[in-house]
Amino acid sequence: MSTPEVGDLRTGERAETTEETADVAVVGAGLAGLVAARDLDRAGLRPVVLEARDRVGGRTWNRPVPGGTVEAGGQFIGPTQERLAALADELGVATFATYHEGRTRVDVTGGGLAFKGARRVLAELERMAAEVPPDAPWTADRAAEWDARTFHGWLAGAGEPDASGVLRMLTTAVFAAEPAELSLLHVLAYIRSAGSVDLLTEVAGGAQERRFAGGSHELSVRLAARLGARNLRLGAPVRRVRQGPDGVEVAADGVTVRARRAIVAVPPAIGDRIEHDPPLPGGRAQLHQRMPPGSTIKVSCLYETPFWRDEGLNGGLLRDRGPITVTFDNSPPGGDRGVLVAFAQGDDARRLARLPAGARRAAVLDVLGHHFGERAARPSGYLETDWTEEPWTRGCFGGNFGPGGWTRYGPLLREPSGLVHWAGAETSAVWMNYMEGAVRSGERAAAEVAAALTRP
Ligand SMILES: Cc1cc2nc3c(=O)[nH]c(=O)nc-3n(C[C@H](O)[C@H](O)[C@H](O)COP(=O)(O)OP(=O)(O)OC[C@H]3O[C@@H](n4cnc5c(N)ncnc54)[C@H](O)[C@@H]3O)c2cc1C
Repeated sequence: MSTPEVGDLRTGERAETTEETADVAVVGAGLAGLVAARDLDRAGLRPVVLEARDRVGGRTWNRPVPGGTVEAGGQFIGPTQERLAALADELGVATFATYHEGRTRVDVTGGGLAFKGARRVLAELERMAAEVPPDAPWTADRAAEWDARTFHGWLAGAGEPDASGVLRMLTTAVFAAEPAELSLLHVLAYIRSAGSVDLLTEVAGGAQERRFAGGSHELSVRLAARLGARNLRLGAPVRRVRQGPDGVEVAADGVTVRARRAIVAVPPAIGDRIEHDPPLPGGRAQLHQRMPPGSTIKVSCLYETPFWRDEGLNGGLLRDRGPITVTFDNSPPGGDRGVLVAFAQGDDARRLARLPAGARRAAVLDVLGHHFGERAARPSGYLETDWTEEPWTRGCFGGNFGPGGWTRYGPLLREPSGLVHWAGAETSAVWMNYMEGAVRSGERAAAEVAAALTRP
């Protein structure tokens, strides 16, 4: 399948601004925006997608390394992620099982007892999460009480002090944020949105179960190829959305699109980099300031072979202190070379980011060498992606609500602002902040717009 060439599509560096008309201007060519565009096209409406970067895919990203690519962003798919699986089927992108045979390295204070304590706390969280309606967490009977507390505060009273290291590790692995940054209601809504704690945290039977052949980025590349160069502009950051009586005017660098509606499919925290005329309602504008993403540095280390497999290890590491707390075997299917992927998350990522590059690399490789042997400390390739440094993302995995966020701003997440509709993984009631959520949000926003524009 041919991919649109960046050179064909870039508009930002052109001296003159071109003008376009479309039925719908879509801002952002991540999975949400591209799926919205696919569905609009199917409904007989012409979309034009405006993307700030020189590439599609947003938080999914194949980065080149000698001899291939590695996945720098979202990559796993798991059970119940049905819309994402359907998209992969439709586009002919196969999946394969994450390598998970053998032992996971575990290094946590308190060992098995700490995990046992954590399991009791997680079971209690699941019981509470069952009371949270996934599409309206703010309507839970105890929403006000749960949204007034940090997850950290609740954990401190959960009666399992020895499990605090394990619980912090799991929290940063799922949210890329510290327990003190999250509202208790946010954690419960997240569990409900995914279905269970196991679905969020496990490899087999959970969100890390499978990977995409060629990387998840391939989904966006194929969606973009189908959409065609005429309907997609790269290097076109949207600066202003103006609403008038007859439609919207969406101004990006190098191109202005006049359309009947707009779908904005960018992470909420960078949503306020787009000027709106007339200004957005106060609540919506404040929502953009109240949904910060967490911090992650994702490191790929390349080896000639996945040598840890010969020692009965599956490449997984769970560790209750930084800089690296979680690793996976991220080798290509067949294992013709070895890749370990290591995550620094939350405050560990923030501390790591402040080190000079050499010290950062040494700190990461020290952990890998300690747990997977000397060879692991000498990779043939090494690639870091710090998502907080990405100007068109500024953190990951997705936006989180701190105390008060869900009850004050949750009802506004999917509410259109005049002719502007909102998509993106953060707006999904199901698998919020995951690729599944992004796909669902694109489908939902396109359906809203198609219903509005095709009404007799
Ligand atoms: C390191 C990492 C690991 C992850 N792991 C997983 C995983 O294993 N499984 C999973 O399901 N999910 C995972 N996720 C989350 C998943 O990648 C995201 O939820 C999903 O890709 C978000 O898609 P989206 O379309 O909503 O947003 P994005 O992908 O962020 O797309 C938004 C797009 O809008 C563009 N944009 C922003 N501002 C503007 C502007 N002003 N004008 C024009 N364009 C603009 C951006 O460049 C971007 O392309 C991970 C994410 C990261 C970063």
